[in-house]
Amino acid sequence: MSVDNLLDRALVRLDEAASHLKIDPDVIELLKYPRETTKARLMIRMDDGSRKSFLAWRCRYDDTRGPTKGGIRFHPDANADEAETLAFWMTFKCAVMNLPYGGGKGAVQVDPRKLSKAELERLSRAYIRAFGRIIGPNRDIPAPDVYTNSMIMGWMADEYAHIVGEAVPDVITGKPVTLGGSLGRDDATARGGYYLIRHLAPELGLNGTMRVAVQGFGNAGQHIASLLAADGHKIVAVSDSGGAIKASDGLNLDVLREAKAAGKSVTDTAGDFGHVRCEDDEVIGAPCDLLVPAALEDMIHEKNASSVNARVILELANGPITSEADKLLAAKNVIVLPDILANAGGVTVSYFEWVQNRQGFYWSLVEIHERLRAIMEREGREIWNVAQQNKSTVRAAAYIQALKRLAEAIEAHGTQTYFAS
Ligand SMILES: NC(=O)c1ccc[n+]([C@@H]2O[C@H](COP(=O)([O-])OP(=O)(O)OC[C@H]3O[C@@H](n4cnc5c(N)ncnc54)[C@H](O)[C@@H]3O)[C@@H](O)[C@H]2O)c1
Repeated sequence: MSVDNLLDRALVRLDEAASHLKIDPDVIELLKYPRETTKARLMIRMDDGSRKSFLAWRCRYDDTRGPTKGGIRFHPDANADEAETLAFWMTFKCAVMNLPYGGGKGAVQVDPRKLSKAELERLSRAYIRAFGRIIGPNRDIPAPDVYTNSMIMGWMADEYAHIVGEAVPDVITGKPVTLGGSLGRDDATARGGYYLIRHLAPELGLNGTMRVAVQGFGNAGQHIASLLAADGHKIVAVSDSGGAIKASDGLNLDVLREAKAAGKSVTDTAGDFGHVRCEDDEVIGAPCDLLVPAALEDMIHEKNASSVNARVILELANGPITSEADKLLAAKNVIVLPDILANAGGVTVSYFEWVQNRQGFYWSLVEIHERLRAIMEREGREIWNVAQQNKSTVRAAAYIQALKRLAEAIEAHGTQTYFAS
């Protein structure tokens, strides 16, 4: 087994969870491999008249609990292994939240910042032409992920409608509100994590004003910083792909948001409001109560994990901590609220969007927030209790809880234990 393979490393968590449960070997055999991964080459015409092709994938990992669900990532380093791993995590995330979905994921190997708006639209529509037969409102439902947004989802839903000859808003979530998107989707991922932290604060020992460091200042990172700052907590360090910035008395979020809206890096604010440029890893090692990784995978690893100074880590990014780093953090008694729970607010509000599209009746923002809060608190509390009962990390507890639900669904179809008896 190659250790360089992201999916193999993710599967270690499955084996760990299985060791706490008595489940049929069929369950593990089914969950070890994605159901299907389709690869395509998207051909589009560039603005200068030339043709260019981009590699793209859609993975449906497991659909035992319902249609597969997962975002589409546009990134220059995207690859099949990453898409399959993200789809595996989605399978467990949907089970953690008890949503009636399996897990899927899509990706295009592209740097979208190098495309014009018209080229980006052509690429998004080409993705749906290539994968239109795989996705569907009862089969596989995409959503946004890194470097994709609501406008791209709107183009994709429109292309799908052209292919099937009718509007099918529930084929894709994260659409603009005016095209059937849900209120509250924009900050749903961060808001879910925020409700979780607020609910478990006494157990986590997070009392009073917190000092918070945020790695990645995109959708998830900016929203969590805003939600926590609104409650009086101090954001002391943030980073993006351009570098990192810190201020021990708290960063000025308005200035940071303005810089990002103008297409700049957070580092462009250095020199203003006490903002000081620092090394990327200083965000990981910032003296703080709460560290929020909200960028990409494997950002906290063997080499920087021991520098973590936070009491709690809220994983808004998918897979930001390697399993080696997990062990080092556990030894330091750092509590990690794992991605498949901490960032599940996004898929939960995506689920609300799908439900609203199907029923043709839309909820208010207050209703969305209330439903999200209730689910995050219920599932968060349950996983916290599983961790206490098993004397395990919260991550192990989340995997145990999800695997239990997946196993029940797989066993309901009959397994070796049933057929051989
Ligand atoms: N947006 C959602 O609804 C959602 C839901 C679940 C999980 N996530 C996960 O959250 C993470 C971030 O997603 P997003 O939607 O906020 O993406 P985004 O594209 O809006 O933001 C990503 C941010 O990470 C920064 N970044 C990239 N490389 C970096 C590096 N080396 N160091 C520091 N910062 C770096 C980018 O500059 C950007 O600010 C991803 O792991 C994604 O899978 C997002």
